[in-house]
Amino acid sequence: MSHHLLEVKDLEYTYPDGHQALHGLSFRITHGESVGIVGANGAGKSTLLSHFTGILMPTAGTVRVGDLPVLRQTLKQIRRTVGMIFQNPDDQLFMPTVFDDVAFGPLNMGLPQAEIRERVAEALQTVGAAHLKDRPPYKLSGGEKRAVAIACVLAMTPDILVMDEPSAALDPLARRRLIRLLAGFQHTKIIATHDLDLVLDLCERTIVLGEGKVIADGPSLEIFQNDDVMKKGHLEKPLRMQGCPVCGCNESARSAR
Ligand SMILES: Nc1ncnc2c1ncn2[C@@H]1O[C@H](COP(=O)(O)OP(=O)(O)OP(=O)(O)O)[C@@H](O)[C@H]1O
Repeated sequence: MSHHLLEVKDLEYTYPDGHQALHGLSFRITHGESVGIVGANGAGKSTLLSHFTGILMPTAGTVRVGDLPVLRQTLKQIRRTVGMIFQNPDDQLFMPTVFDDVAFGPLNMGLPQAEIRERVAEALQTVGAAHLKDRPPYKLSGGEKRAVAIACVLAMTPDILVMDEPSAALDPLARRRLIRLLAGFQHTKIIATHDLDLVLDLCERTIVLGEGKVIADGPSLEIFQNDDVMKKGHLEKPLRMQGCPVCGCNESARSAR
């Protein structure tokens, strides 16, 4: 299962305008782990995630997926293993119909037509979007677009699922549905988000970023209970760990455990 491993070593990244966004990050995510990447605006979450599929290449340090370093020469293999769901679904949807968008990846993998149709149907079914298959993606609602963007990645059957702000712009019901869907994905999940309640639901481990560095890395509940780390990361506890505004009791925090 080595292809499910992701290792980041001394990673530094400086944007072309000279802004250094990542300052020597190191961690290792192993098979089947579910990891939340959290931190204030500008902490470096999206920059970090962009290195997992080689959208950005390190200025220094390395990123490895299993036995493969992320390099231009290995991108094809890396992108079969790591599926990335972008912050904005519009970055992922560009074909005339939902079917074509979800079929795009499997088609590029050179799969036979029958298998492509099967994968598309299954992925759309999984995200509850089978009824959208003939619709043009640009006419869908934000939540529908997000579901289709997830289906595009699932159709590639990745071993590692990487998501940037998956719950942004979702109504409460769609957010709940997304959490249920992601909970059912058995492989490795890496989720960058400001939604710490979602992290509590899905991720046993959390990495806190601050100014392009790892501030903390450990069990999610321990991190969220650590006032020093939360303050340093400019974070607020998940809603259900905050005391009741009426009587101050912390019943929901206990049920989070
Ligand atoms: N294209 C770019 N050129 C120069 N600097 C950039 C670029 N994109 C991001 N940055 C800077 O890099 C730093 C990290 O940005 P990044 O988008 O990774 O943060 P983030 O944690 O994902 O933030 P958010 O929570 O707001 O999405 C920020 O200081 C940001 O201003």
